[in-house]
Amino acid sequence: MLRWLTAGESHGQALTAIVEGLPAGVRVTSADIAEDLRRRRLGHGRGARMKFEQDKVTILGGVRHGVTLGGPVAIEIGNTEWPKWETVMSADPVDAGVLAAQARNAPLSQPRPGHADLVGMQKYGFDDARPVLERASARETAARVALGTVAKAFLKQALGVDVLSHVIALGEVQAPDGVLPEPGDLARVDESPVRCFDADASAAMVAHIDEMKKAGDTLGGVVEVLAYGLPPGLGSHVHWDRRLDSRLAGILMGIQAIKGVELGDGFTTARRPGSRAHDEIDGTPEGVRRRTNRAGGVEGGMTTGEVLRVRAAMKPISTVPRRLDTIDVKTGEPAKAINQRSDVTAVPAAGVVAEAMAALVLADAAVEKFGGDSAEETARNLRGYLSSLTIK
Ligand SMILES: Cc1cc2nc3c(=O)[nH]c(=O)nc-3n(C[C@H](O)[C@H](O)[C@H](O)COP(=O)(O)O)c2cc1C
Ligand SMILES: C=C(O[C@@H]1CC(C(=O)O)=C[C@@H](OP(=O)(O)O)[C@H]1O)C(=O)O
Repeated sequence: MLRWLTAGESHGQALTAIVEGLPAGVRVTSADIAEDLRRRRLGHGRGARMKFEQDKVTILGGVRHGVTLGGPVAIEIGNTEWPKWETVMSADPVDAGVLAAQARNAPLSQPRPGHADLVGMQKYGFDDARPVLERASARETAARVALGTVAKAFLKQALGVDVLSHVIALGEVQAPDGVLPEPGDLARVDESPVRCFDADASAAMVAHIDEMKKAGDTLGGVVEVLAYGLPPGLGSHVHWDRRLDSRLAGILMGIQAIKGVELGDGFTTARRPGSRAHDEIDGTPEGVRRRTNRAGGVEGGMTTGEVLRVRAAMKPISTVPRRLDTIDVKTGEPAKAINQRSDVTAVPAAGVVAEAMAALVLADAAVEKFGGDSAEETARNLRGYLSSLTIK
């Protein structure tokens, strides 16, 4: 079983991430993690902070000379903006006079619609949104992406599995359906300013973002995660919480601003008759094959061996420059939500986060099915399983 945790605040000293349960022998370096973090920072429509916030990666434990040791892997991502926030976000008590002199520390009493601010203040008993928003912020996804790098390295090395993502809708611009990037296409996806594989759709998405930026508005969209090379049988039909689809949906919904998840053709399948909804089966000289992959590579909560396709829908960025209506909780009077800076959209970054989250679930399911204290042992167990399949 894999376990993972993150800690840290958006403007705190650092984010910390730990993953426990991965085998020894997985090759991963801080440069690999830094590269995925770089991918997460990019994307047309990202705000000012992504231009100056660098992610300072340190692997604190679990890896020696670029290889995992089998114990918990601990990763720190330093916030380079920390010096400006050292007083406001200090873990230790700060003199009230010193705090009062900090403009950044002024209580945020006007909760921003679409954020955790209002309900978080109610639930935790704060009259300031700062203690809520610092942890609710998607800055935390940097820590998740770092964990995903380790999971992806394990999946690639032990199972030959590639996990990637791309943007299929940004606001009202939709990429053409059906053309899927393959592992070799990832560099091309990443080259698109919106991580969209289709060049025309990519250009239209960029224009749409520019238009919304001018209008002082924000956008959401849809990302798709693909995993190539999965064996049949990860996950299980026997209990709801062992189903791979349930685990994928849960982890993707756990990303800030994700409001919908679908496996394969998902919601479209619901509108089709059964004769056009499922994947018919053929016997071929190479073995059993499904004619289509409408299910997105999961049937009965288990991987089928087809390409895994899972989509996540992101709501538009909540901090809308046009400033949405709210109230001041101190006075109860109407107010406008603050907007100092914000992303116009972060859908391309959300794809990188979704890829990392899906990789953690797949790595967990792989460890559960194949075990192994070393990546080599996992690979050997996979080979034994594949060669012993009675239906190939
Ligand atoms: C990668 C990423 C970047 C984000 N950047 C911003 C941002 O700059 N401004 C903003 O208001 N929301 C941003 N969000 C979304 C908020 O974090 C999210 O709307 C908020 O936490 C509430 O969403 P929830 O209701 O799903 O928790 C971002 C989300 C992600 C995944
Ligand atoms: C810092 C990141 O994203 C942040 C996520 C975020 C939010 O509300 O979720 C709001 C913005 O932060 P700030 O309010 O400080 O400008 C984004 O920049 C990041 O992704 O690394």
